[in-house]
Amino acid sequence: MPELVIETTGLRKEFSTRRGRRIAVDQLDLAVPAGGVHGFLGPNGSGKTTTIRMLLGLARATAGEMRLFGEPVPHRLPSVIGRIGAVVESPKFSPHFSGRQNLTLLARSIGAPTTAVDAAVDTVGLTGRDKDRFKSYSLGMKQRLAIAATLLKEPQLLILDEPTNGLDPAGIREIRETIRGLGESGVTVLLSSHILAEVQQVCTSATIIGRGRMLASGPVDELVGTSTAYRVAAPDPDAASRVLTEAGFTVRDGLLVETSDPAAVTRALGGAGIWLTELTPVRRDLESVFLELTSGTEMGASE
Ligand SMILES: Nc1ncnc2c1ncn2[C@@H]1O[C@H](COP(=O)(O)OP(=O)(O)OP(=O)(O)O)[C@@H](O)[C@H]1O
Repeated sequence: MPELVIETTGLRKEFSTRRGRRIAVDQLDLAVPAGGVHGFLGPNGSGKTTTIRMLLGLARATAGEMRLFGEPVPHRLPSVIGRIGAVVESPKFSPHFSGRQNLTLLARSIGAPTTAVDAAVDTVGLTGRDKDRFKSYSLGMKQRLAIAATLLKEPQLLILDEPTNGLDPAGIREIRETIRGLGESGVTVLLSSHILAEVQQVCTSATIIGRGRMLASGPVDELVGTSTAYRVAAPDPDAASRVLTEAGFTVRDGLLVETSDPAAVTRALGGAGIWLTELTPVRRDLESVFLELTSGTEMGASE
């Protein structure tokens, strides 16, 4: 398998609207490595769905190149589509049939063995509820059934567009566990979401976009970087804050000290006879990385 499962170069999509031209995707270079969960992150309207639709041949690119498993798409899409599962819109299931019956019908229609149904039900954690009617399912269970449906053909790449949309915290956690398990089993998952902090918990690598453009990409650990701030506790916080400020540190509210050198904090406080009771590294999350990258500008599509 090529190193990159998804690759786009200079990808662009313009829509003609009554108000003129809308650029939904702008010079996007996306590189998704094989294996693990890759977050495709950006606020509402930043171009995630449009990009996914172009990759899957559901929308035509205005310019740029796309490759899936090294094959140029849409030209060679038929040769790779069998290796791809995608949940882009809510699939249609029969409400009166059970989840299992729905999956069995689907399996038959694509020539997958019934053992694939057992495996898919198990992977998404629907065992025990698979014989209940679809209409009795919670939104989270319906979403997991949608993922199970894509697993029937044992895809090597799974594309999930905002799979936790509209779910409650318990539903979000269940989907997250399902996705994590899939990533660990060797499937490459492209997970689009606008909830950055939530996605951070499950992704190994990520691409952050805004206004259809790539803002940052790479392993999540590298994106969030090492700790650049430490939370300090001391018996007299005001005195500690004064000493640290005088020593040249930037001190934010709640005794949050911006530094990558915790020993220097200890030295400065100890030198002034202040003995700290806590020194905790504060890791940035993807959300703060995103806010830094965009400085709060509107990141929907540009017109
Ligand atoms: N068919 C269309 N015609 C005109 N504009 C469109 C069309 N589809 C999408 N857009 C616009 O393109 C931009 C990107 O939309 P897209 O749905 O790709 O963003 P997104 O990042 O997936 O957002 P969300 O998280 O809300 O789904 C938006 O401004 C949207 O209004």
